[in-house]
Amino acid sequence: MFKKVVIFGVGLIGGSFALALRRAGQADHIVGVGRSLVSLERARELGLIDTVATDPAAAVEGADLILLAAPVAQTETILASIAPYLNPQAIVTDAGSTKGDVVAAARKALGARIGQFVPAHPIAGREQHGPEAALADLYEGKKVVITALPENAARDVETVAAAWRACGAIIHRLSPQEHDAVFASVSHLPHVLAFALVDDIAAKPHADTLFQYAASGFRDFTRIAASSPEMWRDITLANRDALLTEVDAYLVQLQAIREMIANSDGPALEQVYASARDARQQWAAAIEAAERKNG
Ligand SMILES: NC(=O)c1ccc[n+]([C@@H]2O[C@H](COP(=O)([O-])OP(=O)(O)OC[C@H]3O[C@@H](n4cnc5c(N)ncnc54)[C@H](O)[C@@H]3O)[C@@H](O)[C@H]2O)c1
Ligand SMILES: O=C(O)C(=O)C[C@]1(C(=O)O)C=C[C@@H](O)C=C1
Repeated sequence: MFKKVVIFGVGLIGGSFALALRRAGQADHIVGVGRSLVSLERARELGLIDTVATDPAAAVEGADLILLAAPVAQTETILASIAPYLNPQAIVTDAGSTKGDVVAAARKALGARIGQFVPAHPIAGREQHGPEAALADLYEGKKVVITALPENAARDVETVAAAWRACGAIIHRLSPQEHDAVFASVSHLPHVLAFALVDDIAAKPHADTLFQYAASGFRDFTRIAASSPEMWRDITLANRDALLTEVDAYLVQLQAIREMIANSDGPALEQVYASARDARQQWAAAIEAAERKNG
C-alpha cells in the first residue's frame, strides 16, 4: 500500500496506472503533475488523481512512489526538477516506451541517486491519449518489462513489480538494450510504417477518393497512425539506432517484394505471404490468446 503516489503526466498511461492502483486498494493519495493545468483538472474531475500539484518539489514531498508517464524526451527535465527534493526512501519509476535514452537521462539527472530509479515499460496502450483515454483495466493480463539497473535494490524492483501486478500486469525482465532492440522491431517500426502510409495517401491529389473507399484492411493496418505525434516523435528519435536497423531490414524486404511483383513471381510472393500468415497465426494463437486469458 502506497501512502502517496505522484504521477508526472496524467494521460492514457499515467491515468490508467492511477485508476488501476486505486481499484486494487494500493494507493491512499495520488498527486498529478503535468504541463497543462486544464488537463490535470480534468484528470481530477475524472477521479484519476486526488490533487493537482504545480510545484514538483512540493509534489514529491513524502512520496513513496513516483511514476513518470510523460513523453520520453521529458525524462531528464522532470527528474532534474525533483532530484534535490527526493526522500531517500522514494522509488521513482517510469512507463516510457524506450529504455536506453531514459536510463541515460536518469543517470544524468539523478547522479548518485540513480539506484532510486527503476525503469519499466507497460506493454499496453492504444491510440487515444490524454486523461479521457485512461482505463482501469488497461494493464489486465498485459506485460510490464522492467529493465532493472545494477544500482537498484532488489526490494525496490520488487516494489515496482508489485505495483504493476496490482494493476493486473505480468512482469518480464530485459536489459535496456534488449528492450530497445525488441520494441524497435515489434512496436516502433510498425508505427513508423503506419504513419508513413497514411501520410503518403493523404498527400496524394485524389486522397479524398482513396479515403472514401478505405475499409477494414486500411483501418486495421493504420489504427496506430492516430497515436500522439509528440510521443512517437520522441520514441523514434530516442531509439534511433535500433530503429534504423529495422527500417533498413524492412527496405530490403520491400525491395525484394517489389521485384517479385515486377517479375510477376507468384510462387515467391505466395511463399512470403504464407510464411507471414503462419507466423501471424501462431502469434495470435499462443501469445495473444494467453494475454486474453490472463486479462
Ligand atoms: N500510448 C501508449 O500506447 C503507450 C504505451 C506504453 C508506454 N507509453 C509511454 O507512456 C508515456 C505516456 O504516454 P501516454 O500515451 O500516456 O501519453 P499522453 O499524451 O496520454 O499523456 C502524457 C501526459 O504527459 C504530460 N506531459 C508532457 N510533458 C510533461 C512534463 N514535462 N511534465 C509532466 N507532464 C508532462 C502531457 O501533458 C500528457 O498529459 C510515454 O513515455 C509513452 O512512450 C505509451
Ligand atoms: O495499441 C496501441 O495503440 C499501441 O501502440 C500500444 C503499444 C504497441 O503495442 O506498440 C505502443 C507503444 C508502447 O510503448 C506499448 C504498446
